[in-house]
Amino acid sequence: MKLVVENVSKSFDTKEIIKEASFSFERGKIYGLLGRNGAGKTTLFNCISKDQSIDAGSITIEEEGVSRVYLETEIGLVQATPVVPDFMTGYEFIKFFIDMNQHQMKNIRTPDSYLAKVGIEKEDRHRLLKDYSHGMKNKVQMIATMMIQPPILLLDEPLTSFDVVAAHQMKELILSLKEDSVVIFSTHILQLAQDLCDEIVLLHNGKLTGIPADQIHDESFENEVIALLSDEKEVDTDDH
Ligand SMILES: Nc1ncnc2c1ncn2[C@@H]1O[C@H](COP(=O)(O)OP(=O)(O)OP(=O)(O)O)[C@@H](O)[C@H]1O
Repeated sequence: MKLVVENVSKSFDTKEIIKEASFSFERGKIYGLLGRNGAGKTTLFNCISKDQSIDAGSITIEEEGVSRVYLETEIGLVQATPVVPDFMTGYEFIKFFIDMNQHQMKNIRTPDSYLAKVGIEKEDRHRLLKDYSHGMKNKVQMIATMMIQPPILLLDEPLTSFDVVAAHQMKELILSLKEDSVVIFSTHILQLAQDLCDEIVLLHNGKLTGIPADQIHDESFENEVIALLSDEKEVDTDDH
């Protein structure tokens, strides 16, 4: 199974953010999406999740050579800023999420078991989400998305708010899901991308470009990425 982005363009007003970008993301691999601030990573995720429409091109799932449109429920998007209902407790939210999505879940477990998996302590599980820390809200959002095991999992800057132990647990969780899913996460942390990814994809000047897997662990990798993402047009011309 592949997620195929083909000649996708997306503008806001007159500003073209994504310009005829194409890339095929395969199941069983974790992709790290790197790009400069404002490059369009979140926009691309919103287009894949159908939260935003695309102006041109297509995004499809390809199975055994046959392309098809997909449902929004096939995409799990974990946003960089957690979006959880303030008026529910962590326990109530996870229970609600299970009730809503049980038809597409395998091996359903108890809310306590899911919350324990991301390190939400027993004494916190029945507190309102509005009183959770940013990292705790992120954990709840992450497990709510992951427990459905969507075939396409999009993680927008995950792990940045997690403590070292939680980040380690989340990495393990992401790795455990890759066999059955296409996993794409955006990050500015090169080390994280190198640790976790099978492939790195750059979003630069509106285009998607893959960096071959065998180059990710080269000593020169960081300098290569910096060079690729640096815009030579930005050379200071004040002297003229
Ligand atoms: N709803 C919107 N309306 C207008 N412009 C938008 C909208 N959403 C995003 N943009 C613009 O699109 C560009 C890409 O934004 P986006 O958030 O996708 O970048 P990003 O690569 O995720 O950035 P960062 O790494 O800083 O989080 C930016 O110039 C942003 O201002």
